Amino acid sequence: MTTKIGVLVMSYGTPESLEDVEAYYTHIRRGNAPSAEQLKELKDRYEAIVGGVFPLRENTDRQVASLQSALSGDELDKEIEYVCYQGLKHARPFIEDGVEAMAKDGITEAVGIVLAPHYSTMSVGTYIKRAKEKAETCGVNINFVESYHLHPQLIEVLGRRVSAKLELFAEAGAGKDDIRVLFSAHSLPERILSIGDPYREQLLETSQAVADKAGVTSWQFTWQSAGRTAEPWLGPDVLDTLRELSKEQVEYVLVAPVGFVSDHLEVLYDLDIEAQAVAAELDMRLMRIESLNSDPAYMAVLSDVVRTQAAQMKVTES
Ligand SMILES: CC1=C(CCC(=O)O)c2cc3nc(cc4[nH]c(cc5[nH]c(cc1n2)c(C)c5CCC(=O)O)c(CCC(=O)O)c4C)C(CCC(=O)O)=C3C
Ligand SMILES: [Fe+2]
Repeated sequence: MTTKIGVLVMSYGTPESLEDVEAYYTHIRRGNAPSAEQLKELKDRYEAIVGGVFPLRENTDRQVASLQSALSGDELDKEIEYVCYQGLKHARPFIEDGVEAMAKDGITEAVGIVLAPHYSTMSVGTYIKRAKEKAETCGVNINFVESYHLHPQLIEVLGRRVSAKLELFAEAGAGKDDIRVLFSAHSLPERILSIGDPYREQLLETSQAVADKAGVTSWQFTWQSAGRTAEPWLGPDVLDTLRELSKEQVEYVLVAPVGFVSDHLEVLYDLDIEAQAVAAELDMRLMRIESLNSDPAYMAVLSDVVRTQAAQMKVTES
């Protein structure tokens, strides 16, 4: 007898095409269309990183397919059949579409997980809220993985990626003390701190653990990709951090964007184009660690936390 468990794999979502950027941006802005100027600015950034398929779409598709394989591969787990569904925050298939597809397939028990390791009420919290609300109306019992920011295999794979780039710097002649490692993540409005949100703390915990794993002593945490709104966002921003480090005569900088798991705008544009340009201006060498994308080590992290979550549910055999 096998029990079917749905796995709602949630991610931010990206436009399907350049024409789709306006609708996507409007969705992010909760239905308020961007100004012509804002739209052009975002389109220009996408144009700089897109060669055909939008990278995040390709990466999310691959991650969901790879997680499906990872969850199907285990002979020991034959009494549970996991079926993955994609649910995106700001693009099709939306979170609600994923839940509906599960229900249509007759699934009544599900686990939800976000392709972002750190919990914030403003990020993962809103994915969960939407999935839960839809699941209630569809008769699907769904439980969520809220965060996995200290999973040993996650720390291990990120540590390896940091070490790999540090070796490249060493080959280029950098001494260990000449290199600064910058851990980074998407900024959020400062007000999250006053409501006891765990986001910042979890990011610092990941950073410390990865630094320890890679034997890095000279590191700091910095934010990136802050929204362009009137309210204050968490800082310092990575571009300001680079300028500060330049004043300290730091020549080699390795950015580890541990808040992200895929190549997308914040990595391919905000770091690889924008931050690289600032580093060049300051005559600094900037590298970043490679994104996890569908690395089997990351898939092992996801399948482990999904299985653990499923085991905690009272599953009724079908
Ligand atoms: C915490 C967080 C994550 C990480 C966790 C997670 O992954 O969930 C994340 C990821 C992403 N953010 C992305 C894209 C965008 N985010 C924007 C705007 C915003 N992000 C916010 C938060 C986050 N965002 C917030 C509070 C806003 C302000 C508007 C609002 O209050 O909601 C805007 C508008 C323009 C701009 O401000 O730049 C864009 C285009 C993409 C896709 C990139 C691609 O398509 O390649 C990804 C993976
Ligand atoms: Fe965002």
